[in-house]
Amino acid sequence: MTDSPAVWASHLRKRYRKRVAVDGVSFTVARGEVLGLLGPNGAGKTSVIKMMLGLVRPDAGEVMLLGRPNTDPRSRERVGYLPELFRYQPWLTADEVLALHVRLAGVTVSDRERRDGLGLVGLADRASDRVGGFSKGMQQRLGLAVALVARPELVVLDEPTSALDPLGRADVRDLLLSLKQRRVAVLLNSHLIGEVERVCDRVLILDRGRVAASGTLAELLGRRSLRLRLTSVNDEARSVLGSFEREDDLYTVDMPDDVPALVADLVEHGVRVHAVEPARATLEERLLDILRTHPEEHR
Ligand SMILES: Nc1ncnc2c1ncn2[C@@H]1O[C@H](COP(=O)(O)OP(=O)(O)OP(=O)(O)O)[C@@H](O)[C@H]1O
Repeated sequence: MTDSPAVWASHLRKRYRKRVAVDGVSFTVARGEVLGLLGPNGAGKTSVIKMMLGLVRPDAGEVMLLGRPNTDPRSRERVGYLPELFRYQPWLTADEVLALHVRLAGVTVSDRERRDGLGLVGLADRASDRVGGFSKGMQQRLGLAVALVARPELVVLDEPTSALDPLGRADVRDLLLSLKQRRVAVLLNSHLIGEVERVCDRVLILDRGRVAASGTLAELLGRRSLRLRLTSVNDEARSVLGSFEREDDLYTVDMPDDVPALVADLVEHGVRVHAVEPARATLEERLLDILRTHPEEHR
């Protein structure tokens, strides 16, 4: 069963009254893979997550979690979940909240592991404080500890950093990378595109309930290119550059195998090289492009 993908979701569909929220969404998350879920408000991301976890019944479609149908309660034993909207019992301490979730998960987790779990999210010194007095960001950190405490093989995080400060966000990025190293699969729903770009292996973009695009970052962002600021460019130098796009003294070429060799060649031909930098569309540019310009083409 450890060979089966962490998530296999096929043709999920959900309608709320007349509104189709999710319309034929299929995807997989491999073991040890971080999949980013992106899309505008109301695209259906949370609905997909809830159907996946059996919290909302789909009108159509199937989901396998860690090799078992998600209708089998055992499929969820090794799944950690941080919901988008969460509220813990304000009268419990952080450690009591963790202990409660360990009990609900039916696993054995030592006191030491629970303490380490709180340490991992920066709450080591707040273990015996009541959650009612926690800030939003601290509650979100606790939510992450809850999602991770039962040693899950799949972690589903719905907007895990919306309330976190920049340092907290960086911590979560490190946390995600360490999960990946331990072959834990992660599904990350986040509006923070930079965050998705930094940690995700693959991205699934939803728009109006459908998959607008999906793939690895390399597939979505295309080839890398090189931007050079050049003056005194003669015909010979132009043939050294090969095919290029030009805007004033800014030349863009496909990324060559050997950048120093290209620069040396240009200099040899009398070109003055003022700046050289790699360039590639950011995920944000690509996302906006997909959602704005060609909404139908990618379906
Ligand atoms: N319980 C519900 N009852 C009625 N409509 C719902 C319900 N849950 C979601 N919807 C509708 O389904 C659509 C998708 O909502 P969903 O919450 O899945 O989007 P989302 O991509 O997660 O959005 P956001 O980025 O704003 O969190 C929306 O039009 C929403 O109004």
